[in-house]
Amino acid sequence: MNVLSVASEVFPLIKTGGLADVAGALPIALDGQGVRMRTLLPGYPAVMQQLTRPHKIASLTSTFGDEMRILAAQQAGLDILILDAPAYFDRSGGPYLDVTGLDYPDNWKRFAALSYAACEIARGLLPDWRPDIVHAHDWQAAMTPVYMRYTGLERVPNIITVHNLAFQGQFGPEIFPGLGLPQEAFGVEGLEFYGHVSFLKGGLRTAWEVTTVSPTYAQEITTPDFGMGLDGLVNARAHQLMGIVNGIDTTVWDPATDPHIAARYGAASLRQRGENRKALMERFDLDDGAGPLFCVVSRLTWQKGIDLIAEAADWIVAEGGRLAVLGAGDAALEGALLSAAARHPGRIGVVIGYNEPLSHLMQAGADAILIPSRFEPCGLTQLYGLRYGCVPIVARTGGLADTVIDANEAALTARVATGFQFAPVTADGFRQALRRAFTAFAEPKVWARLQNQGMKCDVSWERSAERYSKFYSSLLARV
Ligand SMILES: Nc1ncnc2c1ncn2[C@@H]1O[C@H](COP(=O)(O)OP(=O)(O)O[C@H]2O[C@H](CO)[C@@H](O)[C@H](O)[C@H]2O)[C@@H](O)[C@H]1O
Repeated sequence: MNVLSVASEVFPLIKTGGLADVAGALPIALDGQGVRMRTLLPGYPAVMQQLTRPHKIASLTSTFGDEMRILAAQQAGLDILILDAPAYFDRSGGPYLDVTGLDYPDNWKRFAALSYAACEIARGLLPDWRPDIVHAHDWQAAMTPVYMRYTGLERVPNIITVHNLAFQGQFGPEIFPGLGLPQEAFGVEGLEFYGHVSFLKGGLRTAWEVTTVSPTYAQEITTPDFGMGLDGLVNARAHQLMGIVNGIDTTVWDPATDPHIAARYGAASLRQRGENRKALMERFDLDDGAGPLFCVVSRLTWQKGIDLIAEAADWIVAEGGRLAVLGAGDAALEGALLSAAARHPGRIGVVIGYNEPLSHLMQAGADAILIPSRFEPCGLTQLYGLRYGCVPIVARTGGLADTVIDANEAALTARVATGFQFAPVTADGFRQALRRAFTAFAEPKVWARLQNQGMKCDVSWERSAERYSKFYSSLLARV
């Protein structure tokens, strides 16, 4: 079965967040399931520079009249299709933001062009390959099913996966004529959303099926609290909405072979973590001490509950804990964390920025990872934590609720606990979970059991890839 995956970022070529991890790992996991997945992504300069022997296999003109080429390459085990369109992607900033951190004003054009190219590939643009199914990810690829619906390709099965309903790709109605779609596409059955053009809404409305990245988030987004204004539409499609929890690439994230950490280890050699802990403390200028070392690896945003971490910082230090934070994002949250570090030299360290190798050392060296997200479609850092013996302390929401087993009395007795959950997501709730973690940490046997139990969890893609594969087959059976 041939599947075209369409994504705006794919690890290891380009990554700003969890979407890249998923788009990079799923094709490899599906390979053993009889699915040949090719991945279409934009030719950003960072991507173009990494390509070895790309070759042009097709060309097309965007709906805005710009020339584009499709290049093919084999990269990091992935079968990559690049949309080489310098007018949209050859720029010096990131995938979505310019060098000053602002959205590119023509993001709508850039990602409409990506989706349009995907649709044309589904129509047969490539000389010797045509997908049986098209799988689009997030708002940046969400126009793919819209183009397919309104250009006569509605019989080709397509899926949209929502990795985060908060990012919707909304633009003013004035952009509509440039999209090259019939007027009817700007209606309630298509892109129109409160008078604006919403790429994600269009995708949710027109895709054959909608999936998201955990069963709990699939249920949550049917409610106004989590639906981000789209809960009505999500509800209308609830019978077609499925939550499949993400896995992780267990070869990239393997403490036994990880090249980015100071000492490699496994469940039977947890003591080796000490070396990583030491290296991490040095990296963050922290003094050694008996209490737990907590870490945070995250976009620094309201979604991730980073304000709760800043609020808990003084208390964590007072209780004898340490905190190492790696992240970038909201300037006010960065400032709050930096001032907590300034108040507590040697106890709190903050690195502002994006650093993939350091994120591995944090999972390998910290005792616990803090993830107090207000909503979390799946979350990957708790899965890395489980695999690395870095105990996750998480809000009970979305995929966090689905993947961490809370260390309540019953779960501890049954020896199934893997971390700490809390709800509601408030400063008090968070502090109670931290308090329980401090207590457990003070009993090395209890803590080691939590680590071991976490390391035993199957966080690989295997089961979920099988679910996607079966899901694809069920779509083909309907053609
Ligand atoms: N400063 C930094 N330096 C290095 N690495 C950093 C970093 N900040 C973050 N990362 C890495 O980026 C990834 C973030 O993963 P998350 O699951 O938190 O996804 P995110 O919220 O971006 O995406 C959305 O999509 C994913 C995928 O479906 C969902 O899991 C998630 O819930 C949803 O919000 C992880 O690999 C993490 O290690």
